[in-house]
Amino acid sequence: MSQTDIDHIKKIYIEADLLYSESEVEAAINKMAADISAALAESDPVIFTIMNGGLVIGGKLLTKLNFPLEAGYMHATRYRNTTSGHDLEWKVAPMIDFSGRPVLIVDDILDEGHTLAEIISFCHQKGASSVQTAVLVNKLHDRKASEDLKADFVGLDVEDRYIFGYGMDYHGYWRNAPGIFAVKGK
Ligand SMILES: O=P(O)(O)OC[C@H]1O[C@H](OP(=O)(O)OP(=O)(O)O)[C@H](O)[C@@H]1O
Ligand SMILES: Nc1nc2[nH]cnc2c(=O)[nH]1
Repeated sequence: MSQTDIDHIKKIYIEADLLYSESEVEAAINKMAADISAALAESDPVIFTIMNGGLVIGGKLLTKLNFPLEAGYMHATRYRNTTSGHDLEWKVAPMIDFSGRPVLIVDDILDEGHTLAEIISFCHQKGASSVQTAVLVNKLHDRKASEDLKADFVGLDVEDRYIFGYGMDYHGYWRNAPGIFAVKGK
């Protein structure tokens, strides 16, 4: 990246609005972990993180789930480091056989939900006994892929703006931002 581009990336962070501080996000993750544990501790689930955005929430959740489970990942992308969605592109299919077992999908954000809807349907097709979903943030608007599309476990609701931090990127950057931020003017 050129210096001008890096300067733009730095400016995005400096000018962004902080929606949730690190401590607020961590409290929400603790609550998600408690709810997931109460629901899944006895069911020998397979937990798949959706890369890349799920990287932070997947890792943060896993060590708080103190029961037997297998963990893996799938990589699918719809935004491809841009700020608008396209068709879902599969990059890496899951490597753990989950047929006959409960599956929990973990992702950073439920926006329009095309990504989660496609992954849920893929897991059912491959024989999961049940499919549940956990997202760090749910974006509030009326453009969901279907009216009844909701995640089973949600950390925080966010307004209808372009969000980054805690795994969520702005043009590939700031997945490492320690809080949940909205891009100025977007
Ligand atoms: O609800 P939707 O409108 O389908 O959008 C949500 C998806 O978008 C992001 O992934 P992205 O395609 O940007 O890839 P990434 O995980 O590599 O950032 C995010 O991680 C979700 O998977
Ligand atoms: N980083 C990021 N990824 C998304 N994917 C779908 N919506 C968003 C968003 O608001 N931010």
